[in-house]
Amino acid sequence: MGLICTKPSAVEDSRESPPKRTSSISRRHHSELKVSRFGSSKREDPVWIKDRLGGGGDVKVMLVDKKVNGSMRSYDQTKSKKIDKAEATFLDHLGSRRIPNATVAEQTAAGWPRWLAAAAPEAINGWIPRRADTFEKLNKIGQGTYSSVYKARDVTNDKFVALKKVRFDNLDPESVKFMAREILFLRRLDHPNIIKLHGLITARSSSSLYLVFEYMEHDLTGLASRPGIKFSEPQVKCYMQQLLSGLDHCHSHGILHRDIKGSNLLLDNNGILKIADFGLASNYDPRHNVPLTSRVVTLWYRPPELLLGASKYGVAVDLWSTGCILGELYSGKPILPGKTEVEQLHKIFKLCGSPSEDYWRKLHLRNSTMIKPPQPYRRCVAETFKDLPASALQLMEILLSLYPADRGTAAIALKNEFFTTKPFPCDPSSLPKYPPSKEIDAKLREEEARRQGASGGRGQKVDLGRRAQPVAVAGTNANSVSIASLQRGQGHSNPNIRSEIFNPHRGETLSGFLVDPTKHLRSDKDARKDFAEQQSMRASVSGPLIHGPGRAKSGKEHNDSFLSSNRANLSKLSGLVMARTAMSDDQQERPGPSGPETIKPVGGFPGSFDQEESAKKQERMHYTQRVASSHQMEDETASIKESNMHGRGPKGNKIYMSGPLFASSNNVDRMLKEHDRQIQEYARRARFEKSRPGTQVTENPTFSSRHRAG
Ligand SMILES: Nc1ncnc2c1ncn2[C@@H]1O[C@H](COP(=O)(O)OP(=O)(O)OP(=O)(O)O)[C@@H](O)[C@H]1O
Repeated sequence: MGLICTKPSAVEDSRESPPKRTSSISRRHHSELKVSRFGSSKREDPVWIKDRLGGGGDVKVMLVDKKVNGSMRSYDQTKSKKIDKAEATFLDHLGSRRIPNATVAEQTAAGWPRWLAAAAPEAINGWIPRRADTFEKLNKIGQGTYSSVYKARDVTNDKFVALKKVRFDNLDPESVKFMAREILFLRRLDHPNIIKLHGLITARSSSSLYLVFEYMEHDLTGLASRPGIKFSEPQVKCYMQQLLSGLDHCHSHGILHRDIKGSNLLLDNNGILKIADFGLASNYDPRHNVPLTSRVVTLWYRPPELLLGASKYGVAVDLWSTGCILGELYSGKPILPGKTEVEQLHKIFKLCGSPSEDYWRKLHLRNSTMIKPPQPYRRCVAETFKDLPASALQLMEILLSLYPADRGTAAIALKNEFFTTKPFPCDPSSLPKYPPSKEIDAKLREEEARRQGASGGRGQKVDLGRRAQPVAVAGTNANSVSIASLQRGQGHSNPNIRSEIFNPHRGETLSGFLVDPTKHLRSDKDARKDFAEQQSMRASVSGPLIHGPGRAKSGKEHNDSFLSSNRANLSKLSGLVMARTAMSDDQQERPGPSGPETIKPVGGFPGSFDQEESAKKQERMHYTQRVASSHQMEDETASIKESNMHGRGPKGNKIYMSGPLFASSNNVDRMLKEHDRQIQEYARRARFEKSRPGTQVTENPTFSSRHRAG
């Protein structure tokens, strides 16, 4: 399933850069591309032209329709209005539209695979695919639920990029369309605090797709989990300001992110934060409050209204997650790490107080009365975070409001005194430079520590899902671990990394890309050396870390080993990512009888927080049923099937991702089968893990992807 490059080299440099100017085409120099005749035998068929702007480096690709008196139809990204409209149309009518054959022909002529042109032409409108052999694929830097992310070098300009290989089923147009939403959202957004999509790698005969992004050295999860790193107050403000600016841009463009969490907040070495991963994003129009799925946002960052099944929501969901990030940046650990949806709600109500009667009514949460906490909780955000600076606490109180409307907007939050009082947010460029750190590094550290525990200190168990403890990882750097293992050519804890680099015959992942393993090693090592040198040079520049106050721990929290034993863990590490689903749009399109209003709670579900423990047990018992019913709900809305994820949380405790609190009725047989398949898959993985010397069964078995795509 490698990437086969079929386009002539003339296309290579006519990539994605939109021209800065929009002067008349006739004044510019343009040349016809050889690619123009692909898939077309007729002279009058449209042809692609490459338009060089004023002899400069900027290149624009257009389609010339010779049939219409030689007029030009521009596929220029800068004409955003036109494209926005097309994108909006696309998103509004997913699946309900026939793509004109001419469009498919044009796009396949430009080098796109037919499955993509036929299912999601707007996503690739005006772009030409990049060729795989113009990239040198380096190491794996991220593993998402729906993707693998690699560092690579763009050989055309000698820059590092991140290649995100997205998982979907190219034979299923719905799956392709759903995947393409991420591309459309990314193309619509243009802001310094939002990750930039530079292009796409695929080819006409390819069945896979890579998204080409600017390369970011860190994600917030990876960075915060590095032993010894603590953020200063101006630094926290700097990150928060950037996060809110990026969010404000999304929201003002009618896009909800719906998966704000540390591992989706990327940082470069200049301290710039960019919001990434728009795979769960959705269109949002405050004037037409169409129903959306509540099954979004990673559990720990999910607002109460979503946990309670709200289907009409807006920007406030992202603001709640932002409030969680704020607390986490100060306290160095997730502030609401629930293991189940019930526990998550319980934690929220314990911290933010139980909602008034008014709450359920206002949010139209009719069914939720069954899970109202029996005794009222008092809001205790201020007490819990009493060590936080007053302005931080005040912003947190707002962002963690139970009433979505009280959270305000990102624009309002940016004017909060948190940002306007001293110490002010620092300039990103003044932030310390850190060695590359990713969430995946943290996972590697955990694995390495676990291995060391297994081989050396017997009984020194390192729990899965924990961020590495300094004692457990002394002297261990995930990157150095990788390199050492690679140099030995053996025993790397992450089989993907090893095989990506050393197994050029593994066509699936490497085919089409330039490969030079020795170079990879050298360049990684050199990068580290460079970094060390930079660090010693920068020592006086980076300044001391002024540590923000730690979070005060109540006695209760001390008893809560889950909370007290962990360092920063901003992550989806426990498989807590809500499944991606096209349901939002399905619901938007079809709010009919199977919509959220009619979704019924599954029988036997807990009705009281007092029964939390038994609730968990019951939830386990009802797991199969709920998997079934949640799947059914999506089936009913003709959506992409979700992955059901089991995982292990901190301390190795199993996480039950069992679908929403409210689910619809069953289609049990089929779903039981799927469940069986998942169990078998888990057992298979467990056997595999066990068979590897010195390993425990640790990884989260993430069973399926969108549409079980390969
Ligand atoms: N542009 C980038 N530069 C560097 N690293 C990146 C980049 N994009 C993604 N990554 C890394 O890859 C990880 C996974 O990427 P991403 O979140 O986009 O994938 P996903 O499959 O959508 O994940 P999720 O399971 O959160 O939905 C990120 O947490 C990050 O560490």
